[in-house]
Amino acid sequence: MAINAGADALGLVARMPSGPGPIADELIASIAAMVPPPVSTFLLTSETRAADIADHIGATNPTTVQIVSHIDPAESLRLARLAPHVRRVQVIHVEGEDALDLIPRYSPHVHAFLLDSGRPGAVVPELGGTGRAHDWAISARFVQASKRPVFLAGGLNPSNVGDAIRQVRPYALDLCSGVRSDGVLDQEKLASFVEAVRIADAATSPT
Ligand SMILES: O=C(O)c1ccccc1N[C@@H]1O[C@H](COP(=O)(O)O)[C@@H](O)[C@H]1O
Repeated sequence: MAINAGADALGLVARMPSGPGPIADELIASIAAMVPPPVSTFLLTSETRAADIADHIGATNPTTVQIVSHIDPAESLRLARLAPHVRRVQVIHVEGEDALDLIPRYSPHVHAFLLDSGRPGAVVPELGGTGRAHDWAISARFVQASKRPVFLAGGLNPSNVGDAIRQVRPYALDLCSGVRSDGVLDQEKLASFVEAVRIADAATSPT
């Protein structure tokens, strides 16, 4: 459904401490194997050590790994050496201006950033899929400061995505809760979201 609606990538959520979307690694591997080549497959991993992330990649074979924890940048460097064939996207949970300090720590080792609204330090860590937006003013500053492409995520839905694009000007968008009903992907919400993105894109793209 997401590919038919025009998605460029599918997020495949592996085991997580919380959130609505985890599926088994075996299912992730079989989806990654059948997705047509123009569409990217993003493995969302909560692993934090390079060796464990590389094993997770090996078990599932995605085109891209989305690292949803703020891992030690030394592990980020190690992963770049262990898995140079896979695109690496580092998630930054925007809880305040400190998020900007993380740009130079990860930039040398990753292909892109993804800004989300988790609370990694919560008693039960939230690493995404929260349905909450964060402070887009900080995200806009992050986009301006980063030499790497920046995805925006966190509470995006058909009603707010136009404002998000206008304020933040991200490279791309990622979402989960905002296009689901009763936990399942909702075709109407998906179509409304894609249409809202198309309108905002047309209004903000240089002519
Ligand atoms: O969807 C999940 O269950 C999930 C769990 C843990 C980490 C990430 C998860 N999903 C990703 O979270 C963001 C934003 O989600 P939402 O739109 O705020 O619900 C998105 O990148 C999902 O792929």
